[in-house]
Amino acid sequence: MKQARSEVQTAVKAMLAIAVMLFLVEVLIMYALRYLGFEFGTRFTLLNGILLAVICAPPIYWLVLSPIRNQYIRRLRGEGDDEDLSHMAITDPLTRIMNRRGITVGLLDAMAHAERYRTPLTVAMADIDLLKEINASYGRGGGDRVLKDVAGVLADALRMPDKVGRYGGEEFLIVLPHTSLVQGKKIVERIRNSVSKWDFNVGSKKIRLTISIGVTQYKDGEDLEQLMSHASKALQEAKQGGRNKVVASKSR
Ligand SMILES: Nc1nc2c(ncn2[C@@H]2O[C@H](COP(=O)(O)OP(=O)(O)OP(=O)(O)O)[C@@H](O)[C@H]2O)c(=O)[nH]1
Repeated sequence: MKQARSEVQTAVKAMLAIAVMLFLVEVLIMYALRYLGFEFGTRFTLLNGILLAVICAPPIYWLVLSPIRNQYIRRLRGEGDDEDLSHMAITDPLTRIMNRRGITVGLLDAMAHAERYRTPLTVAMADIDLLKEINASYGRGGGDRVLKDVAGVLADALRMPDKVGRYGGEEFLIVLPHTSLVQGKKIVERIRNSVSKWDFNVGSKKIRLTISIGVTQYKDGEDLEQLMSHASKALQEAKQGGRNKVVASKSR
């Protein structure tokens, strides 16, 4: 209660200060205009000025000052910093999706869940085809733009609780909980197909590109390294098979 009252007092004081400042600015403008030869009644103008200052002060306070003040208070209290930092620690700065650390934690969670509740889990490794050539043709900036947009297409194509993260330079890891290999293959095939039909902007040009995907299903008792190695092998097969392909790891 006491805190709410002091908040109201602060707001009223700030609004009064804004109103006074606005009024002073208006008076200055009025004298400047008069100096330039414009003529108007002083009393009428002063009344208008007060009215305008009183009307404008509350929105200026609520829209501009109050958010800045709240943010300042949050920073002072150290609130939000931890959240921001932990978010930054698991986010890839280029693509804004999870980085390797973030998606690995997500995958470990999904593995634990699958093992505990005996639900299927499918994992896919997607890799942009011939990114080196895109870099060579359009510069590293062009390659970066493509990476960012591919990440966007992948993220848009997935639904909760699926996850995607940038696992390496041009590699993306896709985690599909509650999904069998047969279902997972269909999902990643749909993703591969939509990437291949997407027009990617590079500078003023639009280009087409493809991705290759290796997909595998988690088996109880498997560790992260084993699971990732199956996904990587399947991806290598997709590359060797001519790229723009989905290859599922052989039944194990
Ligand atoms: N622009 C950009 N390029 C990257 C980034 N990370 C990795 N690369 C590039 O990705 C390319 C990967 O080259 P390769 O492994 O030969 O693969 P590729 O050219 O995509 O060919 P395949 O994977 O065999 O289809 C290299 O040229 C890297 O420099 C990045 O963050 N930005």
